[in-house]
Amino acid sequence: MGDKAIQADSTYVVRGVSPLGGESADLLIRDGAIAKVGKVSVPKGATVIDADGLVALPGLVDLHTHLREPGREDAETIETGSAAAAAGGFTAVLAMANTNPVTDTAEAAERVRDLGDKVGLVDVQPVGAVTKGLAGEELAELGLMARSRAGVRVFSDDGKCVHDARLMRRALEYVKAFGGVVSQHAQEPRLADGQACCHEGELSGRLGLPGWPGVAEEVIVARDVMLARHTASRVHIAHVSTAGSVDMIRWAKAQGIAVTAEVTPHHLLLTTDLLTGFDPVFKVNPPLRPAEDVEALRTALADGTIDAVATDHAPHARHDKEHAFAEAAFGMLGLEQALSVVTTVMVDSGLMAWPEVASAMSTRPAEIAGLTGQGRPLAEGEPANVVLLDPEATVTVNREQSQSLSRNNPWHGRELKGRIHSTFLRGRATYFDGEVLQ
Ligand SMILES: NC(=O)N[C@@H](CC(=O)O)C(=O)O
Ligand SMILES: [Zn+2]
Ligand SMILES: [Zn+2]
Repeated sequence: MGDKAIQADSTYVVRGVSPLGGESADLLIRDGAIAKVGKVSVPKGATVIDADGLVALPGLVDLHTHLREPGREDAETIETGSAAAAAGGFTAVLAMANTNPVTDTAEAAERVRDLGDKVGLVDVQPVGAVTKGLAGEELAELGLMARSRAGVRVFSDDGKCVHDARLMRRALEYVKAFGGVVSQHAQEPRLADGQACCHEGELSGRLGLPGWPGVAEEVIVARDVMLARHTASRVHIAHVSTAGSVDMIRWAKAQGIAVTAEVTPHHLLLTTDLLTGFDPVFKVNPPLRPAEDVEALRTALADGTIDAVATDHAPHARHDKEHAFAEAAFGMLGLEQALSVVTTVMVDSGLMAWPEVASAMSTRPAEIAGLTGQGRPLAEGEPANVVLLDPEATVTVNREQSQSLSRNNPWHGRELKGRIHSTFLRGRATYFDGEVLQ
């Protein structure tokens, strides 16, 4: 690296990097593709990146991002959310449908996708709503969204549970026709209503906060894996938070049921006792759980029962988040620290090796979402979607140093292992050494 700022568009020689944590090699990135892996002689005009000690992973794919545009551009926009994603090592994000208006038509989905393309920092793939307006009453235009230019494959009412079993069944039957998947926010509203905001237990009683029991998630997971079996269709469980859900998913997979699941970085590390300070930054749906659940989630991610890490990046403006705990909005930021949290919790602890991280944060999410150009191996001829990470560097998270428009960062002040060095989207540097390259 020279003192000169890096060019976004160049031919790159990534010198002495460790692909998936393996033996060091050079990567030649040219014309959007990985042109060579091995010993590379520097072509004329190429930019050389000294990557000694860095790990290369395929660009990360987030199955669960809230970008807030359209409707809440005071909290995040497609542009700022894309920048946060690039800074976090992502090359694709699935943009959740709970915007205003809701992404429940082909036109709305195409608009999100087009705005993402215009920004060009990550592939922004819209998630389509399962029901019109997320109202849980009538199926949205699933087929039209699937056949549109946006090519929607993932459908979710996230933020809300598709709690009507008959609608869920219909949705599963419908998406099967085009290889789609329904991503379920598992929350039985009769067991955990909109006020429920703290894991139900001794602590919720002591703090006087409405309880959100694990069983409210587990009954929906149990129901939906049976519906997936009955319809022979695919269900995906968003933000799994309990050991009981893990047991159900493990059982369902053993039966050959087409269920996949994701866990968030925060559910892998943070526990419910953080709520004793009543800091609304820790208010999230589903809520933070006790250590036993966290332990079960780590084990399930390591053994593949949980397929993917997904951020559930949920930016909120100050005036929605900075309230008394019970009134504050649900959700926390996730894109910029996800890989560092996984490095800290899963890799440094010896629970996972880099190839498994590549699977959980890139390959599997790309497969689940049907994104064919993402989550590819770091091999010759593949699109150059790459993240370089310094696994030994320690970062102290500062919420003010964020690409996001919002500041509800639960990692603020924490030391995490693993620093993103750079991100490449089809050969173009989107993030390099602390800078997003627009
Ligand atoms: N996770 C959250 O607490 N909030 C999400 C909605 C959701 O993921 O359920 C949001 O949109 O803010
Ligand atoms: Zn949700
Ligand atoms: Zn969400």
